[in-house]
Amino acid sequence: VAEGATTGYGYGILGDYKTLNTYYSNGTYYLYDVTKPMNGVIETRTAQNGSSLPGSYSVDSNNAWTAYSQGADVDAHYYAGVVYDYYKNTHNRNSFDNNGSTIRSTVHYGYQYNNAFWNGVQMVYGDGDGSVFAPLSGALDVVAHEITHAVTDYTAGLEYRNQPGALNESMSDVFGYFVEPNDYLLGEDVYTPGVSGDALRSLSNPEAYGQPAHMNNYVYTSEDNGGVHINSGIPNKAAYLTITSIGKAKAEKIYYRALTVYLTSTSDFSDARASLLQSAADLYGYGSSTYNAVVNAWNQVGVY
Ligand SMILES: Cc1cc(C(=O)NCC(F)(F)F)no1
Ligand SMILES: [Ca+2]
Ligand SMILES: [Zn+2]
Repeated sequence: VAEGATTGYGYGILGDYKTLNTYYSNGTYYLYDVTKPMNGVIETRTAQNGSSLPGSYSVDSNNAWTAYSQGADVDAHYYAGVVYDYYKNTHNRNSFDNNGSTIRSTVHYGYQYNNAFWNGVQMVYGDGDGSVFAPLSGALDVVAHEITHAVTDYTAGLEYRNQPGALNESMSDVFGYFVEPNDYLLGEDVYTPGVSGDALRSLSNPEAYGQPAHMNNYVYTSEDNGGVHINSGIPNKAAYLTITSIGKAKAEKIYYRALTVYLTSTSDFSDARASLLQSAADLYGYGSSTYNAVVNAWNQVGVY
């Protein structure tokens, strides 16, 4: 009859076994994780292929979340926990607002919806059409990308258009790497399930997916809020060059400090260079090898 925190298990969309922090109440198990510090809650819901949010809690009768249709729910819930832990353990940030706000995800949004987004309040994931995308919560870097949009909104507040918007997108891709550092690709686990080796974007080789990697090739367009998903290739390349020269541990400290201390809603690429240099100076010293590596990275992408 007890009510409270339980541990379940299930399979993600790729058939991978994972344990889950769930909640039991009155004969039903919920994807509701109460294990995080300072009452930070993680909850996962389903839109049941409709488009009304937040939808109803994902529930199960026996805490074994093993149905194919539950894979997206399992992954959204588990990966949100991984991203929570990353920000808390690496940057001592308690949820996206640093105040323990509930991380709410809704899966099975829309019909064969090939995207995922942060709507200002929560994460939303489509199931994909099975050709372009598998269910999008099945990629840890995608989940980290979306939750980082929330972090950005509560910190720098980068406007979602033109250069600030491309920086906003880049921060989400870069922290997607920091959370899932096994490759420089984004979305590879859910992008084109029938094709191996490809991805939505690449930090190391933005051009491979039609993105510029140098300011000379900045795309001036009115599409996609001024090409925010295209022009992110330029700061993404600078991040890749920085990471490969100073290492992940230093890079993530510099990026987190720039995002939370120096960047503002209208920061452009040049402001990003300055913010990262200031952060490198603060943490590792003006003129240090770390500082100079950041100078070189942004020089190589033509941003001064
Ligand atoms: C073009 C285009 C790219 C994206 C994108 O990045 N979506 C977030 C992700 F998590 F699904 F990747 N949306 O429109
Ligand atoms: Ca990846
Ligand atoms: Zn994004």
